[in-house]
Amino acid sequence: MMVSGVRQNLLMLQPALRTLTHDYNTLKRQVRDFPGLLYETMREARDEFSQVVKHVQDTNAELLSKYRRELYLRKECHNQLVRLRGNIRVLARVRPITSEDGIGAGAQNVITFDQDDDGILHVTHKGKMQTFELDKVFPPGTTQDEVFEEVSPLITSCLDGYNICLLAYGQTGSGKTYSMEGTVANPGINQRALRLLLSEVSERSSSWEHHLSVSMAEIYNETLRDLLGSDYHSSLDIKMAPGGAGELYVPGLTQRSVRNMSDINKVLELGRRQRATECTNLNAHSSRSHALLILTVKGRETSTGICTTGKLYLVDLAGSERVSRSGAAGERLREAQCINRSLSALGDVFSALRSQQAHVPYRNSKLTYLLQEALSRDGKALLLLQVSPVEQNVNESLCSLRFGDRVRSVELGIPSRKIEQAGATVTESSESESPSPRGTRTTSVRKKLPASVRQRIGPP
Ligand SMILES: Nc1ncnc2c1ncn2[C@@H]1O[C@H](COP(=O)(O)OP(=O)(O)OP(=O)(O)O)[C@@H](O)[C@H]1O
Repeated sequence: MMVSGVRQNLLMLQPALRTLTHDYNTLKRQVRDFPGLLYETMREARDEFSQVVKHVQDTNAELLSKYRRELYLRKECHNQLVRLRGNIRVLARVRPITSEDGIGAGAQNVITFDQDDDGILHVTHKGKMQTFELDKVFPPGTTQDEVFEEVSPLITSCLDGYNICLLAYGQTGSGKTYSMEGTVANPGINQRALRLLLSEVSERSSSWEHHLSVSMAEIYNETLRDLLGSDYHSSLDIKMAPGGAGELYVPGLTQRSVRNMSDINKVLELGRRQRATECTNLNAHSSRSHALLILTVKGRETSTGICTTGKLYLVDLAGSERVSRSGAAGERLREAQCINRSLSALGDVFSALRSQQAHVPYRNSKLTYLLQEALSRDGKALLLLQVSPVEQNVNESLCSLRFGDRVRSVELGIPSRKIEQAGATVTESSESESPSPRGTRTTSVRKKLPASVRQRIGPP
């Protein structure tokens, strides 16, 4: 009885055992096949993922290229607008950190740039980032060559009879003199401009005769002095030229003809030496005075007899730091006040032009009075903001950039050049200028009137 019970149980357990064995074998197979399956699934997932990433990358690249194209078009449109407005451009050059900035926290960099837009500059101050938009920004690694390339079209336009000024603006030590004068091994805008003009003059010599002359002057404590003459100490005046054409001139300011590089180097060296001999501390003196290199280009087209006169003012301005920061007193305070006066007069001229006021206060300082022709409707101006990259100068850098922002919104109007035709002086608007500087133009002539009158009657 007992044995038959056990047999019965065994018979009942057999199917369960078979099921278990079958399950075990299935699991064993699955375990064996699992790595392969896992590998296959992972490969498929990876392929799918790669496809998605590639798709995103392609879309990104397309968007980036569209974005760059738009950026380029926007810049082109802006340049077009600037040309139509009458050409006032604001560039910024950020100098590298130097040993004079100190080490450690003192030399902390606060300026960053936009990889895709060379007109954007960011300043980080007290944890906040401020963005400025300019016509062009030169980061610290920019060479003298690259800076000059950007400004050279403006410089050559004085051969066509335009009055132009290029002003280097910024606090003491921000690199104004480096950009304008440069070093012997690596000259700045001044020497390069003269060299370029000479080579352009020689290129155009088959149809034009040009005469290039150079003056060097400085404005110190509202006194204008000649740097190339024999009497540095006499103060020069700015006067209206006889003839009622509204032109300004400086009686007694030496003009030296230059025909080649040797002449240029001699003149620049003479001006530098004159300045150095007349002051005990050239660096301190140069920070507090405006240095001007003035080029006058007279041209005559041999076939038509048309004459042009263009003037180029290259100005290394005095340091723009505020009086409060300089901690000045006595003579230093007077100097600082004079600098502030002329720089704020410059700001006032730009704001009067911006708000299209009938009266532009050119006469409030020697500097603005002298630059009147280049800063008026007939002229072209370029402001080169020099910016220090370090935290300790951030307030001055912000002031300079805000000044540049205000200047950038100025509309000078459409520039015109002065030409003489059949004995009469006329102005020719660049509205009708062909893209090539040497191309033929349709002349829209109007009688030469004093700048103030032309301003009131509006653009030609
Ligand atoms: N782009 C640059 N690359 C290398 N060094 C530079 C650059 N810009 C300025 N420096 C250096 O920084 C220092 C100050 O420059 P710089 O004398 O030109 O300033 P500044 O604005 O003319 O000052 P100041 O108003 O006192 O005349 C100099 O030693 C100069 O060589």
